[in-house]
Order: sequence, then structure tokens, then C-alpha cells
Amino acid sequence: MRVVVAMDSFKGSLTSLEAGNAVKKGILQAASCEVVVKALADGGEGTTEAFVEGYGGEIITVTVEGPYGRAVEATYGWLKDKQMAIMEMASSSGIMLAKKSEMNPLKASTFGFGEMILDAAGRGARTFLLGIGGSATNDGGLGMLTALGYEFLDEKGVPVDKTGESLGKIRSVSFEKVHPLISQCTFQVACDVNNPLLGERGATAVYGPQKGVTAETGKVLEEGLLNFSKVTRDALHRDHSASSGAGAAGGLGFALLSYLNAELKEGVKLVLEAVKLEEDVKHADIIFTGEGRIDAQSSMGKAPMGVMELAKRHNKRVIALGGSVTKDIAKLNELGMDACFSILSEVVTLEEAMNRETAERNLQQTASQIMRLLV
Ligand SMILES: O=C(O)[C@H](O)CO
Repeated sequence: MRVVVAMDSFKGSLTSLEAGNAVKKGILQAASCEVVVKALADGGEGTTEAFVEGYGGEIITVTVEGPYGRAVEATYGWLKDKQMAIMEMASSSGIMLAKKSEMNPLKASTFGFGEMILDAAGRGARTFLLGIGGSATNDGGLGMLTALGYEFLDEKGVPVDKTGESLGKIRSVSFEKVHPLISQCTFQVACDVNNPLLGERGATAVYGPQKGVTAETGKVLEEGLLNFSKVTRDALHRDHSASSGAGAAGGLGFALLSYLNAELKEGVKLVLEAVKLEEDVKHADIIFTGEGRIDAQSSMGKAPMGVMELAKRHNKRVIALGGSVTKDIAKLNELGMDACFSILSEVVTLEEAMNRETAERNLQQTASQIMRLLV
């Protein structure tokens, strides 16, 4: 019998692979079979960790410019043998790095994210998996592009500054100083949202307020992004302003699509493809997935749902394990999950349940008990 285990992280207690390995132990206690454990994530928090653990890569720490100009220690994943870097933009330019008192995206920039990309390219990275979202910025990716060597010029032909307030001043683009390594790199991007760049569903209107955008600054930023999109269209002869995901991370999606020819994908799809899960699923008899909380109402986490869809595409049985499982779980069965189990074995506090050893032990025990029925 061949079993595939692809668990999302149990946030706050176990990483994806730790959870997967606990399940594997339990399976092997009950049956002698082949067990393949794969890293799983949905493109958001935990994605870098899942890849680095899954492929034996390393975490690189680099000092870059944070969203409001202060130096920050950003981290990214580096898989040397695959020449691949995995980065979350929030690590360099995320909202968590901004002080409440300074939040004004007119003054914020994604420059540090560009610095991270250059650092990885210098190390040899040619394939980039980028997770975008959770930003403090609304600069349309101007900062990132500036760090990569693109020059955005005002009416006098002088390069503008790298923050959101410069967007309206741009009149042309110069490609002369773009770092030569950039044309050798491919970029795949996991977006947390599918909004366009502009308008009432756009970056500024929807996600600006949480970053400190007011009615007044919102108008300046919206007009700036419109101007930036027009200059970009004239320079590149393509217009991505209405593309799905262009409005993610304050318009960073737009810059990635337009200037770096990035492919924007739903995070979980990108991860499932990158770890080549479908191949394993095809040859599996049974698949285990799961995450910290299984909640049918808000539709269970995207990553286990992605595993379930793959399993069903190949007519395989799939079982979900969760720290907690809500009462309406039958809805997940209707969607295709063959069975869902809570791993809790006794009444404990949330803190106790999230204890690392407890979570590992509970996963192992539940998987073992389920496997006894399946062999
Ligand atoms: O960063 C943001 O603007 C939101 O997370 C949407 O991408």
C-alpha cells in the first residue's frame, strides 16, 4: 500500500513537514506500507518554510530597506541545487514592519523587496516563487522596480523617488540600468487576492485603509497608479491594470506582471505544482491531509482543499486530520473529503492542544488508529 501525506502547517505548533512526519509515524505503527510525506502550504505564511524544509534548502537573512526606510532583517528561502528562491514580500515590506504612527503609504516603498530579489539573483537564483500580500505599501511595485535598476523619470527626465507619492510624477521609463541578471530570471507569484489595480475593487480602495490610506491620500495614490499604468502601457505595449491579482500587495502584482513577465497563480496551485504532488497522488492508495483547524463553513484551508481536489481528480480516497473540526463537517464530505477527524484525545486548553509534543503525539495516534481500519 502506498500512502501520501501532505499536511498544511499547524500554525503555532508544527510546520508542514513536522505534521506530515508525525502522521507518517502513526501510519507505520499500524501498517507496513510506503509513505511519502510532502510539504504543503497555500502560498501565504509558512510557504518559504515548507519549501526550505521540503527540499533541504536554507533560510537566508538579508538586511534591506523596510517599507518606511528603516533597515529590516528580511528572510527568504534558497534552494541552491534548484537555483530557486522563495520569498514572501511581507518579510521586507509587510504591514507588520510599520509603526502605527508612520502608516501613510504615500511614503512607503517596496524597495527592500527588490533588494531581496537582487540578493538571491546574485547568489544564483533564476527561478523565483514569490508570495505577495500583507503589505504596508501602495506603490504599484515602483520601489521594487527601482531597486532592480528600472528608472522612472519625471517631466524633466529626472528619476523620481521610490515611494507611492511619486507615482503621479512619472512620465517615462528607462531600462538602461536594469540589472542584467533580471532577464535571466523567471517569476512565479502566489497572490493572496485577485483584485485589479484600479477602481473600487482596486488596491487603494480595498486594501489601502488598513495601511493608513485616508480619503485624501487615497485620491493621490489612485491617480498615481492610473498614471503609472498609462506610462507602463506606453512603454511596454501591454496593459495589466485589469488583470487578476494586479492589485495585490498595493499594486506589486501589476509591476510583476508588467515588467517581470511574472505568472500570477493561486497560491495553493503554485505550491502543489512546485512540490509535484499530483504525481504522488496518482500512485497513491490513500492520501492524508489536514491543518490546525478544519472548518467547513469558511471552507477549510485552501491547501488541504487543493490536496482533496487532486485526490478526487484521480479517484483516490482522502482523509483530513485537524486540531479542531467544526460541527458542519458533513459539508466537506459533500465536497469530496472522504472523512475528517479531530486529533484531540481529551479536553484540554487551546494552549495545551497547541503544544508541539501534544500535537505531534495526537496526530500520530489518530493516524495510527485510522490506518488500522484501512489495511
Ligand atoms: O497587501 C495587501 O494589499 C493585501 O494583502 C492584498 O494583497
